Amino acid sequence: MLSISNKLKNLKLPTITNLYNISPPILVNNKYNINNNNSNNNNNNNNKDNKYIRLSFTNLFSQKLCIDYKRVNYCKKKGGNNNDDKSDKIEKNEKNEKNEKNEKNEETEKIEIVEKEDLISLSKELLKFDKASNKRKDWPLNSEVLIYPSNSVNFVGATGPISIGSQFINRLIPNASGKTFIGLFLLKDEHRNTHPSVKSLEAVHQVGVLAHVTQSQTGLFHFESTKRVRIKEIQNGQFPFIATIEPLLTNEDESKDPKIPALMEKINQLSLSFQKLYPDTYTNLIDFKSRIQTIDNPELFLSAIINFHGLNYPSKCQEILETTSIIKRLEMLHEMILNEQPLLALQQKIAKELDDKSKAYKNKLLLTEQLKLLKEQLGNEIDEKEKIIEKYQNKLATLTLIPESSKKVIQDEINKLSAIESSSLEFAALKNYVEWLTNLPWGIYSPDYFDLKHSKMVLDSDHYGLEDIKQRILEFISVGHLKGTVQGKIICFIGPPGTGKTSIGKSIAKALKREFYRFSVGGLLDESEIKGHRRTYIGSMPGKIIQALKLTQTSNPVILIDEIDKIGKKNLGDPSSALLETLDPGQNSTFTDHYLDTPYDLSKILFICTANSTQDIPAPLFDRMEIIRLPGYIEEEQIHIVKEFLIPKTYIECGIKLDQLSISDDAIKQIVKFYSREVGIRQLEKLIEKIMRKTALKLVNGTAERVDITLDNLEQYLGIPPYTSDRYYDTTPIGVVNGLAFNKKGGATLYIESTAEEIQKPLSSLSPSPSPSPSSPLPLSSSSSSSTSQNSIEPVIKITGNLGDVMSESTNIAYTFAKNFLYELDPENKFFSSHNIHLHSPQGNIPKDGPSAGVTMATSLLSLALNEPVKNNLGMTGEITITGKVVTIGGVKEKTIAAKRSGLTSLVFPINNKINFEELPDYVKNGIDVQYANEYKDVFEVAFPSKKHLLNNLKTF
Ligand SMILES: Nc1ncnc2c1ncn2[C@@H]1O[C@H](COP(=O)(O)OP(=O)(O)OP(=O)(O)O)[C@@H](O)[C@H]1O
Repeated sequence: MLSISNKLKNLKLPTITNLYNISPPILVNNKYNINNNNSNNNNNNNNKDNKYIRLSFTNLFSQKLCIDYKRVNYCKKKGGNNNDDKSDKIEKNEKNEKNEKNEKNEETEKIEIVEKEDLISLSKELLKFDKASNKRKDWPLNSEVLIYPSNSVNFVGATGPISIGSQFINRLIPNASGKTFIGLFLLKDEHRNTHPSVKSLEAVHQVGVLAHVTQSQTGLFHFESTKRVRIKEIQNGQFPFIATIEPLLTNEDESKDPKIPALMEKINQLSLSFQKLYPDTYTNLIDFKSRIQTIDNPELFLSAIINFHGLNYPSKCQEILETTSIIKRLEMLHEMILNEQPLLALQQKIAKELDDKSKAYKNKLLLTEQLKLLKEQLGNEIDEKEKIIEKYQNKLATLTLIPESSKKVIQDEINKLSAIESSSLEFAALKNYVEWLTNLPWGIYSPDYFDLKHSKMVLDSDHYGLEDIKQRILEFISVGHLKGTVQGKIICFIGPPGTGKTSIGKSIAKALKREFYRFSVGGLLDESEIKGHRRTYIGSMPGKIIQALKLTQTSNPVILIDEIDKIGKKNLGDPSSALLETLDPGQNSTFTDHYLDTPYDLSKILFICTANSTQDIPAPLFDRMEIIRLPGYIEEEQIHIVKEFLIPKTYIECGIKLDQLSISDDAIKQIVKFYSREVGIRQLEKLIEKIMRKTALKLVNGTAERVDITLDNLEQYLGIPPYTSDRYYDTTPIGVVNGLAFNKKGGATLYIESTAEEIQKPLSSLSPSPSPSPSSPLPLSSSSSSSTSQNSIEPVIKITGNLGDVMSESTNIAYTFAKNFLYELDPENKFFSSHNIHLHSPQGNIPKDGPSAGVTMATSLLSLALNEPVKNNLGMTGEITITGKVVTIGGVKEKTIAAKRSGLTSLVFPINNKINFEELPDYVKNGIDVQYANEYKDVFEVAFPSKKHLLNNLKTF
């Protein structure tokens, strides 16, 4: 920035008018002094010679400037001196200045002496100070002011800060009393709020206010509007404009008009009422009662009211400013205030709404803060909740193979978690639900593995025998290999308990290298066990299938469902149809567990079911299954299994070393033969475990270092054998025949025993002819009905042994058939007419039923009638019709195994069961002499070889 001295060096002062436009400027303000060296010759224009006119100014920055007429010296004096009008003082100052310059050459600097002809004209201009207006303290020098374009209207009395740029400051001239003025004029609409420098005075309204400008100690400028003025004439051609102004006339006649105070009062009341009505708007600032109500000058009042209401309508305010009549102006103001009301109301409404919103926002902030505090105090609890949510979010992010719909379900549930109080029951339930959802193996599958060698090795190492079963399984795996999937198949193993159904299922999973899960549906009454409980129930959880998936962490495990034949019938929902829905390949790709409530694809699961018999498997399920039967084991097989599988397995399970225990072959045989009568292995397993436990005790308590189990000491470990033999008789007596039965526990031999009691008074009526015929029905007696007395005319048959309805009917049929058959075989034989008969099947505690004992019962009765025992070691099975036809039966394999176990060597099967027998593995068939019967006479021929010749007497049979 140029120093003052440098500025002054460049100074050109052609006229005082131009003085204002010179740049860089001389700052002139505050005080001026006209000094004439000759005090008697004041301001004489013509006196050019020795007359000095010295102007001395202190500008707004308190810098003192001196201008000497004719010889002009520009001086800068630091610390600015307040000059007064007295010339001697000025001279003194001048002297001081000179002295100081001479002495210090610094403090008072007489910068330069400029002599210019033009400066004469300056003195001329200065003479204009004599003008009347220039003598007015409240009026600018020569009525010239800088025009300050303003964006708002200022009224008389308005005060406030004003921003004055350097281009204005440079041109501000103080008047005779040292006051500096500026003219505030409203910019016309099109120029408002544009750049402050305007190109012509046309940009502003012609009426404005004269404002007195002062500078505060802090350097800020303030204005105070003093008069309404009108622009008269422009004095320069560029911004900032200087113009001469004239005061705006007021209507002097009005000054005493009572309307003025009345109007003022009216406006006061209105303002007060507004202040009350809209307290939010008039929060202010201005103390109305003491500051405004007391103003009696209407001009000042007008300005104060406008300020009070904050009325900022430039055009309307300009109109008021330009209006001559004060009454009119007050009226216009009143109207303007009235027009404010709707606006204020709206404003108030908006303010209230904003306030409400801000309150709500503040409340939210407050609550958030409170929550933060709570979090700090409760610490763990809330952190825990966030941790839980984060855990589930992370878990969900890892489920990349989950279907989108399920993912959305989980995401929604996680979102819900954050909105629920963590201590609530609802939170716990929802958390449990999300836990389930996020812990399922969505889209995770064990890779398919269909290696036949591996499968065979697994099956062989886990199971003895069962060759046909293993073969079926290998075929099944081969199909999987070709198809690439075992999807859509449900295997069902049917067989007596302990025959290895479950363990074969496990081996299949091992062979396919898949996870394995087993559960039983025996006695299951509630479908929710399979399909899950609905989430509305407390403690609800998914069904077994979903539990299996969570546990195995794959979506294609092998799931073994045990005892499907024992599944409960319709109770709570229908468990069997829920099972069907689960297993059915046509439906299970969109299986929806009640608890999960979102579909899960079960189609890749390999389901294996087990049952003891096909009889009770729900038909729709049965239709969809591939049935594989495990009939049970013969003694030899059981011995092998005990030796090669059970003993080594239980050694390990009980922690006994091989050299600490031995079980002799004879002992094993004894165990199989006389300690268990099952066709499975379970009972044998328990017996072996019992031996191991006892051995372990001996080894641990030190009573033995090694145990050898032989026939001699077996009883010490297992007690007395519960069964001596399956057979009650080494040689079957008369009336006793070995039948073959088949139930859920497998096959069994079943004795049919008959005894006779002669009737004391034989009835002649029983003779074959002429009356009655042997086919006439005879009274039948069961154990429950009282037996007919010995004196009864008609013979009776009594049956015992817990026989069911079908078997009782069979007895009746067999009895009728036997009488008729005997009548043709040996008409002389009156046995049936002279004897009451008792037919019994031992093991009365076991209920027995079915038609397949028909031939056995008939044979038993005929043995009695012929007084001939049946062939030794003979067993038979077959339903008999009343005319002697032998009808197909079931369970050939089981019956054969049971027969072998009982040491039977000759068997009779219905002819139609020939194929079943022939299909049996050789180790089962070996040692069995089988005969097939189409009619009863075929059975008779085998059972009574010594009576074979009687068959020639038959006419109808
Ligand atoms: N052929 C076999 N070879 C070796 N061990 C066998 C054989 N068959 C069965 N077992 C064994 O017999 C025991 C009982 O078998 P498992 O539990 O599989 O019978 P199950 O038919 O499923 O019986 P349930 O009908 O009562 O469920 C198991 O320890 C099993 O390993």
